[in-house]
Amino acid sequence: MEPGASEHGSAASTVACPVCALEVPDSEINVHLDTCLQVPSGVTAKKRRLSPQEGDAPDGAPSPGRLLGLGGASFPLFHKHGVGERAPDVTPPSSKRPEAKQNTSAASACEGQNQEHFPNHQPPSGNNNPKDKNMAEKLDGKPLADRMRPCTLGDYMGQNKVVGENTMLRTLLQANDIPSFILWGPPGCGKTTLAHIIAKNANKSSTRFVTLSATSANTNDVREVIKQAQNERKLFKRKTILFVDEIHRFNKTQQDTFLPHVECGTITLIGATTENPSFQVNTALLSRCRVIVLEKLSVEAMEAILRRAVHSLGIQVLQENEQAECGGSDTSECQMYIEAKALTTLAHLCDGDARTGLNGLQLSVQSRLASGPHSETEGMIIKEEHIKEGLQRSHILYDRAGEEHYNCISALHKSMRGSDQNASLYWLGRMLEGGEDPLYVARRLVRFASEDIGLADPLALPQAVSAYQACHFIGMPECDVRQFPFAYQELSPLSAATRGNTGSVCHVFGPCPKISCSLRCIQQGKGALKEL
Ligand SMILES: Nc1ncnc2c1ncn2[C@@H]1O[C@H](COP(=O)(O)OP(=O)(O)OP(=O)(O)O)[C@@H](O)[C@H]1O
Ligand SMILES: [Zn+2]
Repeated sequence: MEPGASEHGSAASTVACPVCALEVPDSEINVHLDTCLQVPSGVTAKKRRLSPQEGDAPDGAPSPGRLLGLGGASFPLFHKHGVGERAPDVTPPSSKRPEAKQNTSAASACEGQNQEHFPNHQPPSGNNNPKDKNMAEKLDGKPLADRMRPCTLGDYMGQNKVVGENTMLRTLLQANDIPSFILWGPPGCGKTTLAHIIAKNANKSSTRFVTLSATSANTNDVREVIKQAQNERKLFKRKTILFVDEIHRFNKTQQDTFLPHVECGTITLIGATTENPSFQVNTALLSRCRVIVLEKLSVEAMEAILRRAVHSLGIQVLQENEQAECGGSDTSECQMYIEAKALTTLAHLCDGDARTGLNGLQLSVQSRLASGPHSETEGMIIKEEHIKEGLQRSHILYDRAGEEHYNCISALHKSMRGSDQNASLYWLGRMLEGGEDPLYVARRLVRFASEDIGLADPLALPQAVSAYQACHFIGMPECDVRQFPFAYQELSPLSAATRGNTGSVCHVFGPCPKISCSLRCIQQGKGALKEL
C-alpha cells in the first residue's frame, strides 16, 4: 500500500507507516514512529510490523526501541518533539540506528529529585516504621548520586573557576551560545552533570542535544548522529549539541570523524574525559575545542552536595550538642538524624568524588534502616562509624596506567624534596593502597637519593638501593608493613637533614605500622605524627 494513501472508507483516519507500512490510526502515528524507527536494525521486518502496543515492552522495562540514556533512564529518539510538531525523519529509516547508546535528552534524570518519582518498593523487612518505609522507598531503585544530579547551575556545587559568576562559560551558557569544548576532570567531579545542565537549559526549539558514550558507541553511531545533525540543520535550522562521554575511549581515527563537522559547525561537540586530553585527544580536535578543566570537588562543595541529599531524604543534621529527639510519642513519627561530624567525615573521605560520597551516604542510611526497629524514645542516628563502615576504606583515586600514576609519584617526589613527612607518607600510602607496584616507587626513591640528596649524604644511595632490594625480595603486601616505609623512613629524614632540618620520622609509624592507617589519619587532617 502506498504510504499515506488509503482507499478504505473505514481507514480514512488511518495512515500507513512509512517504515513498516502498517496502518496506524492518524493520532497514533507519531508514537508508532518513535517505536518503529528505533527497533534495532537487526530486528527482522516481520518483527517490525508489530503494532505500537505489541512493540512496547512490558510495564517498566525499557522497550527495545528505546535508547538508553545516562544513568539508565530511557528516552525516545525524538523526545524533544511534541506529538503535533514532530518532524518526520529524513534519513532512510532502514539504515543502522545507534542502539542503546544515544539519547537526545538528558533532562529526565532531574525528575528523580522529586520525591514522587521514587519508585514504589517494599522496604527491608524487620522495620515496620512507616517513616522508615518511606525512606527505604526513596533509596531503592536508582542510585542516590544519579537521583541527586542537579538540573540548574544553582545546584551545581563548586567548580567556580569554570562556571562561577561572570566566568566565560557561564555567560555563554546563559546566552545559549554553546561552544565546542572538552571537559577534563577526575571521576565524579561533575562533567556529565554539567552536560546535563546544558542540555536541560538549552533552547529546545533551536537546539537538539544528543548523548553518546564512547564506551559503547562506534564510528557508525557517530556518522549517524552527524547525518541527522546535517538534516536538522538544513530542514529545521536546529543545531545539534553532541555530548560524548569518556571521549578518550575513541581512538584517534574515530575522533577524526568529528573534525570537519565541528569545524563547519554541523555539530557542537562537548566531550568529557578523565584522561589528560593532550595525550588522549587528537591535536586537530583539540584545536577546535577548548579544554575546560574541572577540579576535584572541595570538601566544602562535597558537604553542600551531601547536605542537599540528606535534606531531600528528610534526614535531619544533628549538631554536636544537640539531642536526637523522636518527633512524637508515636514511633511512626520517628525522625532519622545524621551527625554533622559524620557528614564532614564523609566529605573528607570521598576524595572529591561526589558519586562516591552520595553512594556512601546511601549505603549507610540503608544499612541503618535494615538494622531493624530502633528505640521508641530516640530518633535513629547515623554516626561517624556508620559512615566509615559504609565507605569501608577511604576512597582514593588512583590509576596505575593513567594520569594519577604520574601525578602521585611527582607529588611524592616533591613532598620529600620539601621534607614534608606527612605529605610524602600520604602520597606513598595512596599509591600503595591504589595497587601501585612498590618497585616503581622504590626506583623513584633511588633516583631521589642520587638526584636530590646526592653527595650531601653518600649513604643515601646505598640505603635507597637496599630498600629497593628489600621490596623486591619481600613484595606486597608485606612491604606495606615497615619494610616498605623503611625506604621512606630512611630517605625523608636524610632530605630533611640536607636542608638543615633535623626532623626525624622514625616514630611516624608508631604503634600502628600499617601504612593504610597513617593514610587515613592524614586524610582526615589529623596528621600521622600527632595521631600515632
Ligand atoms: N558539582 C556538583 N554539584 C552537585 N552534584 C554533583 C556535582 N558533581 C557531581 N555531582 C553528583 O555526582 C554524581 C556523579 O557526577 P557526574 O556523573 O557528573 O561525574 P563525572 O565527572 O561525569 O564522572 P565520570 O567521569 O565518572 O563519568 C552526579 O549524579 C551528581 O549527583
Ligand atoms: Zn511502523
